Amino acid sequence: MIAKEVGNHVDDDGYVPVICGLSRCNKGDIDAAWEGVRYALRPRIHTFIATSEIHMRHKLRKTPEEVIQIASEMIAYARSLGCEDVEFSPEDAGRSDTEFLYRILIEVIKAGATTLNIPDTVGYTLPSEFGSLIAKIKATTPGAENVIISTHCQNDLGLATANTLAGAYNGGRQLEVTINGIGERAGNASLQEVVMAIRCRGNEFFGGLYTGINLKHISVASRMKLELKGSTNHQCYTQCSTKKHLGYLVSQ
Ligand SMILES: CC(=O)SCCNC(=O)CCNC(=O)[C@H](O)C(C)(C)COP(=O)(O)OP(=O)(O)OC[C@H]1O[C@@H](n2cnc3c(N)ncnc32)[C@H](O)[C@@H]1OP(=O)(O)O
Repeated sequence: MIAKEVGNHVDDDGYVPVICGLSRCNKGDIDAAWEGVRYALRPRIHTFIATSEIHMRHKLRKTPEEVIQIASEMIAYARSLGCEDVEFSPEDAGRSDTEFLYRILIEVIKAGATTLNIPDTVGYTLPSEFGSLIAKIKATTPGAENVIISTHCQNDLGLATANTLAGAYNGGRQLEVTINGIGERAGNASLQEVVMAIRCRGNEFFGGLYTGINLKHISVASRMKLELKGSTNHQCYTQCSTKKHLGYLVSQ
């Protein structure tokens, strides 16, 4: 319904929203995601698999070579369904070995990925570190000049907005954020903080970067989210609910 209704809406200025389905790197998830988004004018499949040593060993129980193979094959599979817009996330990139990260990113670009999303899945990196990672991926990954580099930052250390802005400063051109910073554990980067930082300092520090977000809608969206979901507790280490803590363990 979202794909058919929202995904077929053309704004007065011609803008059409991308409708995206998230899936693990397996055929069943990708098929389900495609079925969900295929009726949109601009459908996208976003597929992810973990690349940090701790996740590959203990969660996936797969070798790095197997992970590269699975990611490449599943991106090619998503493209083979007719989806021309495929996003790939190396989950837990913030704690991944950078040489391995570059290798898998090269392979997924070859397989047909069009957006490379770099998640700091457990909110571990510092802004200088995350910014430098984005800059290096952009500068040294063959094929990166033809794809969009994206950021996805969690707020466990209270740095999600700072890391997202560091990513934008270093060439990230898709910034994954959430209204009011809602998200697992301490949340994700906050849409309003990131949008306003770019709005206020974009000319000085981001080479004229802008977002295209209509600022009038931010308060309405924020209030709507509060009404539907209630307030969000962003104090990860001191006030996590059991559910959030469980989520933290799953991600770890
Ligand atoms: C931007 C981002 O980073 S978004 C990503 C956020 N991360 C998530 O949402 C993680 C979601 N995934 C999970 O939590 C777990 O995989 C679950 C809960 C869905 C499934 O857990 P379980 O049922 O315990 O399955 P388990 O973890 O044992 O994995 C089952 C199989 O799927 C594989 N698998 C797990 N994750 C992935 C993945 N992302 N891609 C491909 N295969 C995967 C495992 O390696 C395992 O393979 P095997 O059958 O060959 O051994």
